[in-house]
Amino acid sequence: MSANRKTMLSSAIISRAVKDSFIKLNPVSMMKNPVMFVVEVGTVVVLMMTLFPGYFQTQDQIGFNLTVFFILLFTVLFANFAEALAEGRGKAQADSLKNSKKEINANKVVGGVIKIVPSTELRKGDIVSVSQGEMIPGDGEVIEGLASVDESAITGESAPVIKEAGGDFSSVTGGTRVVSDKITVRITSDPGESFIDRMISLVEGAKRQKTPNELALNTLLTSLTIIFLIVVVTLGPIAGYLNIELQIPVLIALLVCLIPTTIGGLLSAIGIAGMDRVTQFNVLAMSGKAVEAAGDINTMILDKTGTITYGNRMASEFVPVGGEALQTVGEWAAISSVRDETPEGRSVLELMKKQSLAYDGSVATGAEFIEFKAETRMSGVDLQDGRKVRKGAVDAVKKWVTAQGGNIPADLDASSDSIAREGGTPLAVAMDNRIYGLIYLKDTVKPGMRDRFDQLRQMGIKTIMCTGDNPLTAATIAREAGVDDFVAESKPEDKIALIRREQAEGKLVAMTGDGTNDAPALAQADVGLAMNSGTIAAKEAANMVDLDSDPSKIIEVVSIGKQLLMTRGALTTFSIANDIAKYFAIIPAMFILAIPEMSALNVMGLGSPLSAILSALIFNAIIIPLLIPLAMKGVAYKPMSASKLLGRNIVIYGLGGVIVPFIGIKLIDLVVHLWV
Ligand SMILES: Nc1ncnc2c1ncn2[C@@H]1O[C@H](COP(=O)(O)OP(=O)(O)OP(=O)(O)O)[C@@H](O)[C@H]1O
Ligand SMILES: [K+]
Ligand SMILES: [Mg+2]
Repeated sequence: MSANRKTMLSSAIISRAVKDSFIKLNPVSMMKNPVMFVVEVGTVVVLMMTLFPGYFQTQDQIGFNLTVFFILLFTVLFANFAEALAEGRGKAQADSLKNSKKEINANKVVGGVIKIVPSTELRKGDIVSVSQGEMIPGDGEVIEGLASVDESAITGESAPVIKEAGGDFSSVTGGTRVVSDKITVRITSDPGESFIDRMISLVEGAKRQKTPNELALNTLLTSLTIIFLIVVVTLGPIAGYLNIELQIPVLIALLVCLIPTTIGGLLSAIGIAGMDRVTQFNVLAMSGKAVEAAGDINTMILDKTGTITYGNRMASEFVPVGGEALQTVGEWAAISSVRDETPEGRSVLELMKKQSLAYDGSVATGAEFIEFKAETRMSGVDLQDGRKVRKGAVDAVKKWVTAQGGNIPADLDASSDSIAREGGTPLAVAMDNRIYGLIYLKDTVKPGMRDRFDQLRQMGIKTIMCTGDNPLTAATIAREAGVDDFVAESKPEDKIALIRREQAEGKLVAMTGDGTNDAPALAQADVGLAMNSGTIAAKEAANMVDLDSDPSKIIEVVSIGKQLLMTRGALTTFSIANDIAKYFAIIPAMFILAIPEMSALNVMGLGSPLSAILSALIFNAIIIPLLIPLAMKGVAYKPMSASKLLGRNIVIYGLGGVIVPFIGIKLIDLVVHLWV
């Protein structure tokens, strides 16, 4: 993880947050938070009464009013500070990303010649050439060549990654650097819409939208505020009718103590900090909704190649069947691959070289290229003389050969099964109605998967691997990686169908994938996590991108999602419980102020009515900054049943929320009473 992504709470972030707390006093932005907006209006009213006492006939209260004004002002500022601090780290990251977005020169290929243009002038569809040492001028797809690319500017990972034409490793990101070789890239994004642009607006929180959960809670808090507003506003006339005179600043103090200012002040900070924690894990979440959904995930569907495995499947062996010669298998395998730009296809030609096998490429001149498709699971060429050559998934090639009246060699299944049982992918090689042999494609499971899937199981999440590969290979990889279940030979639509089926059972589904064939499923899932190594289509369809291309990162996102929901719940409970306690400090004080004979109401034994009101108000203000660390870090999450967690949190935050203010207000009163 890079230093810029791990920006700690530096003094620069804190001082910027202090400044922003004042800027956020602007009523237009305050109005988005109705609870704190009411406090701000109250602050202004008390300020007016302090500045123009004659007008309000409250001459004798100036000192008290001024104090109330300052406490209220700080209440609003503390809430703003919480939000500004939560935004701070993202803003700092956005700044450092903006630095890596400097305008550079691009080698645009126009009619076969290279023209130097500024990167900002590149549009979708433009072709550029990028050589060793140069920065890739925009997001795009490699259409020719292979290069190792340093992506540390966005991923923070210093080891270079291989990018190549065709297949699932062809997408490149603007702002990353080619460290060796040369590639030709087709630009896929217009200025302002690049991955880095999206990343900047994400970490900056420029387009942050409230999640459905947050909106619901906000409605509840606003309703509570309106109810208390009505109660307090009608309290004045009722008291007046009983010949009790209640001061307006006292009523405002009462109102502020009763409305849920603690959670109102911390609510958006909790959401922003949750998103920020996801980013700290090098996962980019496009919305807070996705993070919260992750907290409730029941089923997780994973793609195999490129997600659970590295996905750099390489041909490692030719296996003849039906008594064919190794040379013949190699020849047809090579001819089927001459125009296959996928890594699998090119690795076949490399294996030919490695094994010093020769083939006559001119056989394929003028041939029609049959591109690999997830639907057909085959690729190859139709030769000019009418012969058709194919390689592909064994069952697909068997069907293709049988349809042409061919026979299946007796030893084919045994050979392909033995490759599959080792976790390899067998590709059958055929010409017209005859199968010549197999290509052994090797892939490796990413390390540490088993432990991580065990963790998911403990969280109550079921893992299903869903792959286009054959059942035997799938079973081997599934066993090696430790997933709960698997589905083999699935086409893109099967992946979607599986997700829909789970969703129909009322489950929330997460999907991780990297390929273009995963894109529809990534879009259908409640949480779609794309590997950064994957295709542009996958990254655009998903609502999260893992910059480290580690599918098990979903564990962190799930924990953060759960933590986010729990933190919000815990602080809401705490806030409302708090307000109930304040009620006992401030209501008696108000009445004692009006009718001194009622001093028996002073159950908390507070110094004086005025000091009781001020103490409650001070407590109400300082509880906000005191809870900022909890709001930012989130309450501790340990995997345990939801009902047990709920019970535990109600005890801690509900009971604590009632007890803490009694102690706090009493202590503050001991000090405040020295003056009033
Ligand atoms: N270039 C290719 N030419 C011919 N057949 C291929 C080629 N690449 C893959 N195949 C075959 O097609 C099958 C399906 O490929 P697809 O890309 O849909 O899924 P996958 O990569 O095997 O699995 P996953 O969905 O887990 O990424 C592969 O298992 C393999 O048998
Ligand atoms: K309050
Ligand atoms: Mg894949």
